Amino acid sequence: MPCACSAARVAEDLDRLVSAGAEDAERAAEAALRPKRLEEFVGQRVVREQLGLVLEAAVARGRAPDHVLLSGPPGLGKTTLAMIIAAELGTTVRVTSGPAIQHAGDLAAVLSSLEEGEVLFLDEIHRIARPAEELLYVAMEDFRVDVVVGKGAGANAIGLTLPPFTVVGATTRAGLLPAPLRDRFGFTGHLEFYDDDELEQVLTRSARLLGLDLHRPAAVEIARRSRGTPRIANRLLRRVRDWAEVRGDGTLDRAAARSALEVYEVDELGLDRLDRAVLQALCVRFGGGPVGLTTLAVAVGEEPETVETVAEPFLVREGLMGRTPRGRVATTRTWQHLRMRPPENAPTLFG
Ligand SMILES: Nc1ncnc2c1ncn2[C@@H]1O[C@H](COP(=O)(O)OP(=O)(O)OP(=O)(O)O)[C@@H](O)[C@H]1O
Repeated sequence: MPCACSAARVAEDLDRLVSAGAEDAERAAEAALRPKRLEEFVGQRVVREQLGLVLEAAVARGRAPDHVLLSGPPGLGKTTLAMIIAAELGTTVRVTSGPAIQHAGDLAAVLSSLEEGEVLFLDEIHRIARPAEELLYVAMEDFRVDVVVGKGAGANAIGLTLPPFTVVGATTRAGLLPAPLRDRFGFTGHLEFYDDDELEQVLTRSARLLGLDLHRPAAVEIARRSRGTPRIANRLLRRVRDWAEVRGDGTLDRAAARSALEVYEVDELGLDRLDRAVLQALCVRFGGGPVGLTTLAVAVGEEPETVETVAEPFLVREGLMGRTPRGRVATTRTWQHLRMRPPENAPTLFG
């Protein structure tokens, strides 16, 4: 049959395919660098120690541990920890995510196929559809799931007993989880941004795995500009390697790192395009605020959730944005960073 698609549509589809391919490649590169055991996991001392105890106790008892909830901004290691939990328990992991579970039946199918002691990793758990959420409460608490057989008036709910298993939930927005769901996790770990020394360790480890001779000053430079995030550190390492191989002589030194980061528009603080767009909008369009999240997100052409979970946590931590009851505001540091003078009536919040 002839294709009725317009050229623009074909181009759009191609774009999507190409970016999906690029995303797959990034994901594969990421997976190759994941620490496999808790002792290889850099930083997060408190969570590592607490989780280590939970797992060790479960192994000693020969029982599945309590369900684990991991929260924190993207790229800090929630998925990595879920894989590590399964490895430390000597079991396998099933991976799914909130957006993939739109109906209770989707979750029932996953739950009823779990084997004894398995880990069920539920990424973006805050996005599970409501009816599935209730099924999850019961499954987590009583290891039971009701499966509906048949349709309409003849439909029957059959209760299935599940073998013990462990849910590892990950969320960038713990505050959105309803209390009954949150309460069913016996252990909750909040992942914090990494400091520069920890990111340097991540980079040194990644360079070793990739067979790269990363000079220490280059590692320091990349670490400093990685937004406290291992995923970004590893990504920047790959971009610096590209630069060194294509534009340089292959040496991964500080000069190569600085040149590459300039090409990729990563500034001295590690802010990326979205961070800068948010700060620009806050100061230029809204005079330093206060401005509501949704208005700010519309101004930068992003979803409010993206601005709130991806850009804001780091900007707030760096004192580049303040969150007040009346909205987001610029700080003295924001104006300094943008090399702008605040208007007379701008709110005075010190970053
Ligand atoms: N503590 C760590 N030590 C070493 N590498 C780490 C650490 N945490 C994360 N990484 C690296 O960062 C990458 C991203 O981590 P991961 O996918 O676990 O983040 P995430 O929190 O699940 O992100 P998202 O919320 O976007 O799914 C991984 O490939 C891993 O190699």
